[in-house]
Amino acid sequence: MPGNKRNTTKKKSAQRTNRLNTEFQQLSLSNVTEKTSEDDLLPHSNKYRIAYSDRYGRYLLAKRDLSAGELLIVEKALVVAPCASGEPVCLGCYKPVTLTTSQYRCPNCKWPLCNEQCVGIHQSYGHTAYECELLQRENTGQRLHTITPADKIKNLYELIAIVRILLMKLHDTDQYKRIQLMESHVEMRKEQYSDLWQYYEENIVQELRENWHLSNDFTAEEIHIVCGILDVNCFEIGQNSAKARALYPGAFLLAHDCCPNTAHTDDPETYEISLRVSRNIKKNESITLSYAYTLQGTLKRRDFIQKSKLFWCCCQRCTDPYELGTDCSALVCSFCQKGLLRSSNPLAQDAEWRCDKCDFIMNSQEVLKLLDKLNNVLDSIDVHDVQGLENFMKRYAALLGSNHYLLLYVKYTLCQIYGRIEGYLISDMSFEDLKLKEKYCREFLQIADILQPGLTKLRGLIMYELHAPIMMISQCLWRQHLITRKEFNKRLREVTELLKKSSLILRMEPKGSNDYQMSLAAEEGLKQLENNSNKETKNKMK
Ligand SMILES: C[S@@+](CC[C@H](N)C(=O)[O-])C[C@H]1O[C@@H](n2cnc3c(N)ncnc32)[C@H](O)[C@@H]1O
Repeated sequence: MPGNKRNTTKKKSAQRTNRLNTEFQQLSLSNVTEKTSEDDLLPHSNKYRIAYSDRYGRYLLAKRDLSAGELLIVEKALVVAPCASGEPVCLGCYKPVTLTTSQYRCPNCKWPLCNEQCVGIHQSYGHTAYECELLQRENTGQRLHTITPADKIKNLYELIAIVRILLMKLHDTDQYKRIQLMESHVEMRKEQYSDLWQYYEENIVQELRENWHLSNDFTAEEIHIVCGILDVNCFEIGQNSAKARALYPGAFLLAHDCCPNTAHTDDPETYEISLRVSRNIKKNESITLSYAYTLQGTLKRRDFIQKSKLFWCCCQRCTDPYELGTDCSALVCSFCQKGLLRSSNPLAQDAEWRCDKCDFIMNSQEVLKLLDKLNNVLDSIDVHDVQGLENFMKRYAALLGSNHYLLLYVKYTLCQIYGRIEGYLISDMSFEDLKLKEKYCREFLQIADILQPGLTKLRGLIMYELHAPIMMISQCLWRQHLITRKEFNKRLREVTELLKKSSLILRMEPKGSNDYQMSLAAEEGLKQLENNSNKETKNKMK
């Protein structure tokens, strides 16, 4: 694949950024002082310790070498609540609901719930009696069903997490105190982010203190702090169509990196988080996770991190215009149509983008405009619309580098639906379509190997997807005597390897999740392969 072949200049660039990054890490490590008692936040561990640097604040450092797959943290949530995106969900279990009259609603507060048997009713991680009483008192359930603009509905859902934490101040002070140990960046928000501050002041603080009559219980500052804590520390969680956000007592301490060394998953029933080492970590290396979607380009990723977590990421990937060799932000030069455009300085959001073959330059605003436009086009395509997704690939290949993150997203989506939806079931797929699924899976896996290396769910899922077309294609070629026995066996060995790795990775996902189910399917596939091979040996011996 052209985009993945790194020429010497790119290699030099990667080496340069590697060196810079090591120097940066040494610098920040030399600043380390112990500030917080570990016992306040996390139980004692022989795997990590809490360190402090001026740059990261508190963060976790490896106490010893850690191996991929090691479990680091398993803990219960301090609070679980609907996401700030405002999509209507059940207040008990976070599965999608509608705001139509046929939707089941809580008989008291009238907020939609999935049904009267929802497991989250009267649970600390769901719809509690205290919350129900407050929502009922303020008649918010009725309002939710009568207000029209989508942003007002969003505001009401956004308030739930904030209200749940504030109610802890009155009913669960220990839990409230633990949450108060988290960073809110409240001063920075007030002084340097006036738009953000104003948004919360009008939509949350005034709403709760004036319209919800909570001014005697909570000061404006207390509410702003809770808003900040949620923005900075919450995890987006949810399995099997549920979507929620949650705060965890220790996991929030991990520093961010756009190519992290841990992976995490949440239990669909208990919302417990499990954080594992995804690739080997050296003693004294910082333990990191990604606060942003890793399959996004640097310009957008850094912008997201800065707006939500209030810092500019300067990790190795952000520093490198080639994004660790993936080149997943590069655009095709619209002038010479031969070269690729990349940021001349990825750590400066407004740096120009330059072509590597001609003098063409694009300013970063134009790049952002183009990315937003294409993103909107992509958003308008249904994720099951094979034709629509394929057309997007064809249409925008002239603008986007072959590994561009928007194309990667399309490839990933296609890999998942080829073989699964009507008209594209694996047994009905044409040889060409099977080849295409194999190609996209391989291309995607090459990038995932760099951006989410090691034991990560993304790799596990795509390896599972990849095994099927290789198997089908090999059988077809073998039946038609187009490949030798040796070649067929080689391909079977690859299929076996893929299934083994995929099952190893996905077995770490919580039981009851779709991903765990896939690990079982991978194991089943392995058994079948073994049975077939045993049968063949027996036949040969006859
Ligand atoms: C979820 S908190 C992590 C814990 C936090 N350091 C503390 O002391 O509470 C996220 C905050 O940590 C800091 N941080 C985390 N990763 C960072 C990074 N890679 N570069 C700079 N600051 C980082 C930022 O202040 C960010 O808003």
